[in-house]
Amino acid sequence: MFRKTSIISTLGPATFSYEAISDLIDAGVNVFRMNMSHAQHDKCRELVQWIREISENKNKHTAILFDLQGPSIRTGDLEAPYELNTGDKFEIRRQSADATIPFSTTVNYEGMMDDVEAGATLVVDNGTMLMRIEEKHDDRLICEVLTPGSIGNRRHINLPGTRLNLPALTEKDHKDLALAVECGADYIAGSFVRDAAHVVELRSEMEKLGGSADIVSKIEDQEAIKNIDDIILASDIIMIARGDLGIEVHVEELPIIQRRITKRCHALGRRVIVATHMLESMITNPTPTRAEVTDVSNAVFEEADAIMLSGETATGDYPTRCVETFDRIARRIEQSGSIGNGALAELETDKQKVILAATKLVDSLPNAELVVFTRRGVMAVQAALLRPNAPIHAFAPDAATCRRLALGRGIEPYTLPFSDAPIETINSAVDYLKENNSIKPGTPLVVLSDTLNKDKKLDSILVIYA
Ligand SMILES: Nc1ncnc2c1ncn2[C@@H]1O[C@H](COP(=O)(O)OP(=O)(O)O)[C@@H](O)[C@H]1O
Ligand SMILES: C=C(OP(=O)(O)O)C(=O)O
Repeated sequence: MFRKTSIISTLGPATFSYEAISDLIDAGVNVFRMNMSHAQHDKCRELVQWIREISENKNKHTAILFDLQGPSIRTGDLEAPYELNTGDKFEIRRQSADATIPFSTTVNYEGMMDDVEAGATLVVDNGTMLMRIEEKHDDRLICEVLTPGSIGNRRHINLPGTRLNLPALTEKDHKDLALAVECGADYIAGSFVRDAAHVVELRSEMEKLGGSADIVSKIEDQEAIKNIDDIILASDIIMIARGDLGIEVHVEELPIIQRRITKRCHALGRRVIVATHMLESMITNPTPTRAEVTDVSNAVFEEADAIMLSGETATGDYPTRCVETFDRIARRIEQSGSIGNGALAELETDKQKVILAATKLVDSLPNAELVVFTRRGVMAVQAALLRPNAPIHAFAPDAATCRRLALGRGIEPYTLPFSDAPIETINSAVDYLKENNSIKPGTPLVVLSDTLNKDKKLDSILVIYA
């Protein structure tokens, strides 16, 4: 049986090769993430071409997620990392200003000096360092280092509780969005999404450029949590971006927030990703800590659609082992049962209720599996959101739809041309599954389809035996 939980892997210098990408796909990656805070455009173009080529050769539907930087503050590039000690002075300056002290870096947000006050605490690099602003000038801030650490390129700065006057989509985001559309991104993520309007703007800008990716909203601060239902409804997928979220809220709230958001996603019918620090120690170690294994297990138990690797595969020493570790934990936990959030789904349409009936039927027949025919992917995603125990084999006529199903719990996507005679399509699908050893002969199959009548779509449920 295939793994239900999808695996997302961030690409970075540790995995910028044809072989590394091929190994990651073999180990089980379903979606590759380009973090646009770091990625160069030409590099992205090359990586996308490699991913498409390798996936096609392996007959896999590996998808690509472009993660926009959004309204966040990042330090500039340095020739070499600074090693900072407690009490050192650190300067953060506008691009146009010259350094006035030895430890100095630029910042991507010119308005930062206007938004902050002296005395405020800065959290640098997802919480690895703290600094206090001592002096505020028009073009620079002088900070005192409160906790020692190393600072490299494009480190993230958080100002918990401070609202930045950055737009939802920055100039950089617009350029990166155009690249994402040019590259045929399957998913596009907005960072620091604060309200539904942000999601609507991102989707409409993407559509103006001709894109049709699924929109992922990254939940990273208190304001997003306040507006969570509206954001979920405006999005296709939610990412619980725990790196920033864990700084913007008290860290002990994080597990509660994670559980609440996954439940709301299940209730409102949207997919959900749990991200960041899942196997952080494996950046330098070949095995995970027990706490990390338990954290990954928890996300799988909570029925996340996907779990994500960031630094672990972007800069870590053991990228493939991290994916193998995710794979092993996910498969084991999926066998042992899960939270049962499918029951929370709030269903409104007749179509949703037909899908519910099919998921109940398939789980009531011993060893049965679900086969879904889906043109845009909606039917398969909705079936997955009801979290049946049975695996979902989803057939779609085009590869782009299959890639948008790569991120969905319990879905295995396949391309198949749909014939005018629906029964022929069903027979070809079953033959394909048997030939590929995806199902055993005789397996009961619950077939969910809307292809039964050419002129008029009819939602139907059939039971057949492979
Ligand atoms: N495309 C890239 N080019 C260079 N370095 C990258 C790239 N993507 C990621 N990285 C590196 O991997 C680290 C971890 O990735 P990620 O967690 O996505 O970034 P961050 O925590 O900075 O948002 C980054 O801090 C950066 O140093
Ligand atoms: C996924 C996250 O975003 P980024 O890596 O862009 O900081 C996060 O903050 O958890």
